[in-house]
Amino acid sequence: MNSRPDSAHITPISATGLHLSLGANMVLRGLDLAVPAGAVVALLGRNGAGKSTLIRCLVGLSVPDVGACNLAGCPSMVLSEAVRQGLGYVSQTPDLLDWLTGYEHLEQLGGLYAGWDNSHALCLAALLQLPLGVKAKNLSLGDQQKLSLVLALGHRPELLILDEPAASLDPIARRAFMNALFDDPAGAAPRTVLISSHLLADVERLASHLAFMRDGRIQLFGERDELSEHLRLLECAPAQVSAELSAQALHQRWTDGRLHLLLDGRVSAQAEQGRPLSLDELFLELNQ
Ligand SMILES: Nc1ncnc2c1ncn2[C@@H]1O[C@H](COP(=O)(O)OP(=O)(O)OP(=O)(O)O)[C@@H](O)[C@H]1O
Repeated sequence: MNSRPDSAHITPISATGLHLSLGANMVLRGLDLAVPAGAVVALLGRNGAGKSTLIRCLVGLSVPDVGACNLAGCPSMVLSEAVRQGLGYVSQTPDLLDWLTGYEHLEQLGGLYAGWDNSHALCLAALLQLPLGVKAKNLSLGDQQKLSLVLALGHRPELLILDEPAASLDPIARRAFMNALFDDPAGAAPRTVLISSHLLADVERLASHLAFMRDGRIQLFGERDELSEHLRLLECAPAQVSAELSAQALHQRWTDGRLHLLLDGRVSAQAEQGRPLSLDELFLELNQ
């Protein structure tokens, strides 16, 4: 059975009705997400919104209390070997073997993938200026993150799930990483990507879709260009706000005696009286 994520009719990444409590925290609260094939989705949200928890559920490292998640149509808790072979995953904290050098990581972990392309991995490492001869425990945090990225990309995965992969990279390494991710000279860049990040400028360059997460749910999901075209911020004095307008808002908040309404021009005619928002402003509006 071909359960690789390139099967055209299968949603590569999906979560339905996910609930998960960790200790006393209800971290996921009925989360739904469907990532279309070929999308590069930026998963955005404040600290503690539940992004890593969602990602851990998607790759099968955490079990939701309720709900289902699938990669390439395969339940995350029992990923088939075919799906594993087509998946690249980088966790928030580099997960390396302290006593092995970079070269030894490529040899031992790369060997787990039938499609491992060692010369591709070496090219990526060179691009990122990663010192492969050094033991993982002696690498800086940024270099550990680079090694994790090389390990996640060396088999040219069709599905890539990255949890804040560039948080510890310097600006030059971040740029190199973005190039490595999307300008594969062999034309085999990953087809579908989910990447959690707080680096909004990077996200603006790379994402085709945005998924805003808050309080354990996806608050807003859509194509980046469409969101930018249709979303408007309308600032009103209290007397100007009707119940109907308020009901049309995707999000609203009071600030300095004025109501900020986030409107979608496809739903609300009054959106045209508002103004477009930058990604930073949209993040701020949705999270305050
Ligand atoms: N093992 C645990 N036990 C109890 N609570 C936990 C546990 N792991 C995570 N949490 C809580 O779950 C919530 C979501 O954490 P998560 O790491 O998923 O958020 P995040 O959106 O990835 O945050 P960040 O942007 O800071 O990485 C937080 O409130 C966190 O304290």
